[in-house]
Amino acid sequence: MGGRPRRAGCRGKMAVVGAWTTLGEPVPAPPRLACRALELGGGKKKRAPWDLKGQVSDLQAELKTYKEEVQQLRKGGQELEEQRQELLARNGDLDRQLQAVKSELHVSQEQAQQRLKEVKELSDLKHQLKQQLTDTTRTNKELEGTNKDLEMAKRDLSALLEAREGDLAQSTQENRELKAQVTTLLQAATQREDQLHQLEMDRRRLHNLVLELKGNIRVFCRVRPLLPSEQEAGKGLEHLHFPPQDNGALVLSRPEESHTGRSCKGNTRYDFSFDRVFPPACSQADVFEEIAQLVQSALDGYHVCIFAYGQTGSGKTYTMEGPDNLDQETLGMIPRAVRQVFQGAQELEPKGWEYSFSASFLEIYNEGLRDLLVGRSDQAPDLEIRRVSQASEDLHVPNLRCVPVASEEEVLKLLHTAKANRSVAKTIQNDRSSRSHSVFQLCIKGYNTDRALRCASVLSLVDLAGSERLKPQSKTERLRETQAINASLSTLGLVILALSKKEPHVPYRNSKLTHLLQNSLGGNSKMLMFVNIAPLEENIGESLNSLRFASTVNQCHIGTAPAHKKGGGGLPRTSDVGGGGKGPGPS
Ligand SMILES: Nc1ncnc2c1ncn2[C@@H]1O[C@H](COP(=O)(O)OP(=O)(O)OP(=O)(O)O)[C@@H](O)[C@H]1O
Repeated sequence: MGGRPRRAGCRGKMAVVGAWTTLGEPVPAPPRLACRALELGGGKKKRAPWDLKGQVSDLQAELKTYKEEVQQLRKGGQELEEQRQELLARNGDLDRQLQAVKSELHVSQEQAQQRLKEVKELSDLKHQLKQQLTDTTRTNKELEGTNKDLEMAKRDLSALLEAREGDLAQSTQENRELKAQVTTLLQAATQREDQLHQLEMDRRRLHNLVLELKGNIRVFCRVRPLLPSEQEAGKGLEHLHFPPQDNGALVLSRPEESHTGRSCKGNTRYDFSFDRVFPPACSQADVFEEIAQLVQSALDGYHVCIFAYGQTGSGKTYTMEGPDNLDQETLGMIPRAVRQVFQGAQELEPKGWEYSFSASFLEIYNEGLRDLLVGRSDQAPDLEIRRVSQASEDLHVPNLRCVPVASEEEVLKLLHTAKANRSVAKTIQNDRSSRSHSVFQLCIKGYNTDRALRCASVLSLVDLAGSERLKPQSKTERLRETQAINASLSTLGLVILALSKKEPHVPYRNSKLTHLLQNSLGGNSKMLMFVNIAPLEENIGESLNSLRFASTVNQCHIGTAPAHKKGGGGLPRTSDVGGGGKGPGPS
């Protein structure tokens, strides 16, 4: 009863015990006794039902076997427990090992991560370096190319340098030769300059000599043409004759009436001779041609005075300034002279001369001086003529506007201003301009610093007041004006006469005009008088009057007078040339 299932259970347990652990280690073998007991029980003969004693003895034997078996099993269980404990301990070890391995693995993983990161970085770096290497290689290649080019260029340059060095050596040699030539040329140039300077000084001297031979005072007669209005009125020029063979002769013929005035006794002939006579057809250019030499003298350092003398309406202003509607053809003597002065100064520049100029323009009316370069002011006091200093004979007009000028245009502007100021006066005071002298003065200063020379002169261009005689019916104001004009004109004549006779006393101070021009008259100064003649027969009386005055002047000969000393001022270490100082030529 119940024996078989127990055996089966024993076999089942043994099967379990005989299995391998998960770790693969062998499990100890189960106890063998129990199985033997079973075999015994199975091998015995079945007892008769009555053999109770035998049956009990079998059962006891079987129990004993079972007990032994249990004993054995217990022992085996213990061993198994021990094994289990052992295995658990081993398992713990293994767990720990596993943990350790795991943590090692984790560390390794982290390290691996780190390594991977580093590998990545290194890979990037490698990539960059590779790129750099590529770039560098490319640059290198380029540089190599450039290097080759440079090498070639260097070779070329070396060749060029060699060639240049050769050239340089040759140039240096040539340079030395050229330097020697330059030195020779410079010496020659200096000699030439000296010669040129000498020639210039000779030219000045000879020019002056020529003018002196012509006479330091000369008279030109100019007869103006008939004005359109006069032509319309049928006026003629029959009483005027210009002998073709003599360009300095003028003949006037006047019908002489009998003392009763009823019959004509015939023509009276008046012969005049001047340095030049300009018939009506002569142009401004023709006239200027004759005075150009005088203007050159002014640049050479000689005072030059050019006067226009004649009755009102005879063409004085036209001759000196030109008509109101001025053009290149009709430019008068003043603008032409100014142009020549500036051109002449420029031409003298290469010869070492530098010039400076200043201009003034005044009018003398009723023996009073008025500046034509400033607007009219009735309150303005008349200008006075004064000595520059006690020690000097030189005169000047304090407060007179003396404008530094550097070009022809600047002077023309001044002439324009003067003209405008004169016309204002003309309107305020009926035709005052005809009854006043206008004096344009250009002060010329020349310096030749290389040769320590200087020259200074004044070019005076004077439009004199109308020279007509006093009419018996003249009113007080006109009477005063005419007296003042006549007095100054006759003083001019007397001064010229006194100078020609070399009289010790020259009455400069008898009129404002001669007083003002004192420095520019006499000595080496050059004087030219235009006697302007109106062509009408009705003017013959005034014309004769003017021509006689001019003839007297023309007969005067003013030679080289002892030079009047120039006053102080100027350049201290320079010498004067020209008429303002010790005569022509360098001192
Ligand atoms: N050579 C000439 N050719 C053409 N016209 C002339 C000439 N000379 C003078 N005239 C003219 O004659 C007129 C009078 O001349 P201008 O005014 O020059 O005389 P003036 O002697 O200066 O007179 P005033 O004493 O009144 O100033 C003007 O109309 C002028 O243009």
